[in-house]
Amino acid sequence: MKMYKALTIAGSDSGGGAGIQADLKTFQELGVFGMTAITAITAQNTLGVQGVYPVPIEGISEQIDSIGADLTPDAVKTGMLFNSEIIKVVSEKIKQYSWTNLVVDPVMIAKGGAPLLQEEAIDALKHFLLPIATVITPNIPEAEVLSGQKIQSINDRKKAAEIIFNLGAKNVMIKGGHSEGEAMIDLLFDGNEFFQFESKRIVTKNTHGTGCTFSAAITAELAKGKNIREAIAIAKDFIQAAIEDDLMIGSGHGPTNHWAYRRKCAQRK
Ligand SMILES: Nc1ncnc2c1ncn2[C@@H]1O[C@H](COP(=O)(O)OP(=O)(O)O)[C@@H](O)[C@H]1O
Ligand SMILES: Cc1ncc(COP(=O)(O)O)c(N)n1
Repeated sequence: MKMYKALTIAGSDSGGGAGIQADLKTFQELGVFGMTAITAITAQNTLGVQGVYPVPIEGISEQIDSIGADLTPDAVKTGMLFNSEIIKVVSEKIKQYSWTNLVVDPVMIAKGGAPLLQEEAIDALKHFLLPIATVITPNIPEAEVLSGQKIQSINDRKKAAEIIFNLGAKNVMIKGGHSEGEAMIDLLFDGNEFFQFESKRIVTKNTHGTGCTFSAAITAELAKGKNIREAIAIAKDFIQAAIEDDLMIGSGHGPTNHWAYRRKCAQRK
């Protein structure tokens, strides 16, 4: 049996809802073998982030080298990268191993407001990581930072997507979680056309790790050989199920339910 492999280079969330933990659960549910290079350890739960401990730079490059020496991934995603030094080493290593299918989730701020990327790192993100990204998946505030544009309407999102595309990412997916209205629209720009992925907005406070889960699902599907539009369509279906069928864990912003998609697929049969 051919086993596809995906690597996540991201931060650890002790609460299990976001970061590396969300990525691995998503890879597993989508039938892809998950591997990790941890960039930072966070002490975190559904109430917020209590501490951030970046992994020493040698420890990050060595984790990536261990994978590069033995286990070539079919797709790679980046999540929390915390500072410019980490961004530089991660992009150098991805280039060194010529890994393709790179999903960049430009994680900047946790739902509770804690910074997961230092401000000094924004330039490094634009300069080193965007040019090698197959797709970048900012939420609206992240797209505002990357494009320098205020985003209110879908047209504003389109303009921001064009600006971010011109920074070098092959595809730009601006997510709609931070917008308003009944429809939840995620917007993709591939350099030629815009595509909208639409679902019904679910009213819930349990959205911890939605961005991580969504980008991990895109990564898993790219690893299996899907094209970007197919991968996003499945990821959207996956995250919708995971938010809809929530778990009610913790007393703050609870995690999504990574098992829900499996159940949704079984019910469709
Ligand atoms: N309340 C919601 N109902 C349905 N889908 C949602 C909801 N909130 C977020 N999503 C979906 O979750 C994914 C992550 O979006 P978003 O919350 O914007 O990212 P982030 O976690 O990076 O802030 C997107 O596909 C978005 O459409
Ligand atoms: C370690 C880590 N990485 C990323 C996020 C962002 O989570 P979200 O997917 O809710 O934006 C997080 N809270 N913690």
